Amino acid sequence: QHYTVSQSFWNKKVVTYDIVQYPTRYGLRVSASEIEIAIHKAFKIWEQHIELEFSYQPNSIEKADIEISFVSNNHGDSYPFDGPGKTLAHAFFPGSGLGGDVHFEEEEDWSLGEYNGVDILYVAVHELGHSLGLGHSSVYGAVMYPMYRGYTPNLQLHSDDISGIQTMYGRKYEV
Ligand SMILES: CC(C)C[C@H](CS(C)(=N)=N)C(=O)N[C@H]1Cc2cn(c3ccccc23)CCCCCCNC1=O
Ligand SMILES: [Zn+2]
Ligand SMILES: [Zn+2]
Repeated sequence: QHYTVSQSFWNKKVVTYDIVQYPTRYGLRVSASEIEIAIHKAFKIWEQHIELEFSYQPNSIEKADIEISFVSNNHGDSYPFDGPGKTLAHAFFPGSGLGGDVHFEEEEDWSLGEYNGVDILYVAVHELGHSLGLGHSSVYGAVMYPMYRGYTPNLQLHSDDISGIQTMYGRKYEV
């Protein structure tokens, strides 16, 4: 076992999410709909292993549990971004307010399903691991490994990621 688990996790059956700020940077290689596809897929990749449900609540009146935004530099939390490369995104462990939220650095060369650029699906799956309460894993093949490993065709969770998430949310039993 090489995964790490934070003290907090979602203590509810359904966790809501919304994309509250899309990138506005000029020359982006991914469209808003590709970003949505990647985000929905990232939730599905985690959802299939646990008894926790995710519900997409676009533009809902009340704040979603997990609010996803593309931001740059100083953006209102104590973790300003560092420009292209280096840190690609960050996310907050489960909780109210900022808890669970995911911030992607707008300045990255976001791509989807390509070897060049930064694959948004890979990064989204890693960040959602944090939003669900997982820390980093020392297993190189794990999604929760601290380094971005590049676009991975047919991206799947490593057994270490699955063990970690199931200690918090229980295993999903297909009927
Ligand atoms: C796992 C990610 C999806 C999310 C994590 C951030 S987090 C908070 N969510 N764990 C991340 O961005 N890790 C850096 C770590 C990192 C690698 N280097 C760095 C150089 C400077 C600063 C950071 C890094 C070496 C150069 C490569 C830089 C590009 C890739 N960056 C990374 O892999
Ligand atoms: Zn932030
Ligand atoms: Zn991380």
